[in-house]
Amino acid sequence: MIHTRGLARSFRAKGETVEAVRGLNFDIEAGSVVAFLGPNGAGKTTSLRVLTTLLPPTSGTAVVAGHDVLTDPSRVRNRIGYLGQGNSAGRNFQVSDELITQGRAYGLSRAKSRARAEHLLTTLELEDLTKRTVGTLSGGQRRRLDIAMALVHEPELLFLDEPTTGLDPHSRANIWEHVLRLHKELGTTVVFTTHYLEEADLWAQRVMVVDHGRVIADDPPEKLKADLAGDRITLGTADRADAQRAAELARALPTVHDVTADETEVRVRIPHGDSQLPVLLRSLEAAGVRALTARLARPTLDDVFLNLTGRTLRESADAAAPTTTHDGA
Ligand SMILES: Nc1ncnc2c1ncn2[C@@H]1O[C@H](COP(=O)(O)OP(=O)(O)OP(=O)(O)O)[C@@H](O)[C@H]1O
Repeated sequence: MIHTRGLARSFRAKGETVEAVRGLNFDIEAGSVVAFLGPNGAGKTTSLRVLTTLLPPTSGTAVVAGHDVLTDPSRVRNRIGYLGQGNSAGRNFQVSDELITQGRAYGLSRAKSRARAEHLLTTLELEDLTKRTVGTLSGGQRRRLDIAMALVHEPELLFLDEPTTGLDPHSRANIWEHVLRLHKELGTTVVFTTHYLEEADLWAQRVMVVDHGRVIADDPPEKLKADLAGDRITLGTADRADAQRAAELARALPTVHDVTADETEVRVRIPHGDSQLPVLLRSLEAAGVRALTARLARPTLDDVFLNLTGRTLRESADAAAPTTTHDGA
C-alpha cells in the first residue's frame, strides 16, 4: 500500500537547512494499522505530508496506494484520506453541509455525496448534530467530523496526524473505537502519528519509532518491548550491602540486559521477567541475601525509546499535550 525508498525532505529556515526526514525505506501492507511514534520535531508530520502529497520530497520516492506522490499526486489524493493536526471543517458551516460539500469536491454526485454524508454521520455517531454549526461541537465531536471529512470519498488508506491530541481519555477512546471499526469492517489501512505511547501500543500492529528524521526501530509493539526493553524487576533490600550482593547475583542471570543498584534498591531489566523473578529470588535465598520487596513491571514503548536513544518520550508527550478538551457527547 505504501513503498518508500530513500524518501527525504528538508527545509530552508533562516539560512539553515533542516533535514526533517532523512531517508525513509519501508513498505506498508494493505489492511494494516501502523503508528509513527517519536518526540517533537522527529519528522512524523513531515513524513505524513510527503506521503499525502501535501509536500514534495526533496529526494527519494514514495508510491502510495499504487501511485507515485511526485508524478501522480491527484491519483494518490483520490485514494487516500488525511486528517491533519488542525480541524478541517469550517466553524460557521452546518455539519451535514460541510460533509456534502467535501463529497462534491471529490467529484461525487449530489445524491451520492448526500448518501455518503448520512452514512458517515451515523457511523461516527454524529447523526443528532447534523443541523448544528461546526463551531458549536465539542472537541471530540469535531474530531469525529474531521474523520468523516477524510472518509467521504471511501479511501482505502487513511492518514491520521495526531487524531486525539488534546482530547480527554473518554473522547480519545471513542475516536479509536470508530477508527478501528472502519478498519475492521472495510479493511481500511490506517497510518497514524501520536504522542500517546499507549495508543501506539494498544492500537497499532506495527510501530515505527522515528527520531531525527529516521526510523530507528520498526516492529510490532510487543516485539519492540521484548527485544529492546525487557521486563523490569525491582528488589528492595534492608541495606546497601544486600543491594550490592543482589545486584551481583542478578548480573549472573544469563539473559539479563541491565542491572543498576543504589542504597537499598536493585533494578534489573530482563526478558520474561515473570519466569526470571522466581529464579532470582531462589539464588538470593541460596546466597543468604534477603529481598524485602520484589516488583515486576512490564515495559512500555517509552522504555523502548529510552533504550534506543537515552532519552524519554514521555516528557515530550506531556509537553505536546498540555490542554484537554472535553467531549460533551
Ligand atoms: N515548513 C517548515 N520550515 C522549516 N522547518 C520545518 C518546517 N516544517 C517542519 N520543519 C522542521 O522539521 C522538523 C520535523 O518537523 P515535524 O513537524 O515533521 O516533526 P514531528 O515529529 O511531526 O513533530 P511534532 O510531534 O511536534 O508534531 C522539525 O525540526 C521542524 O522544525
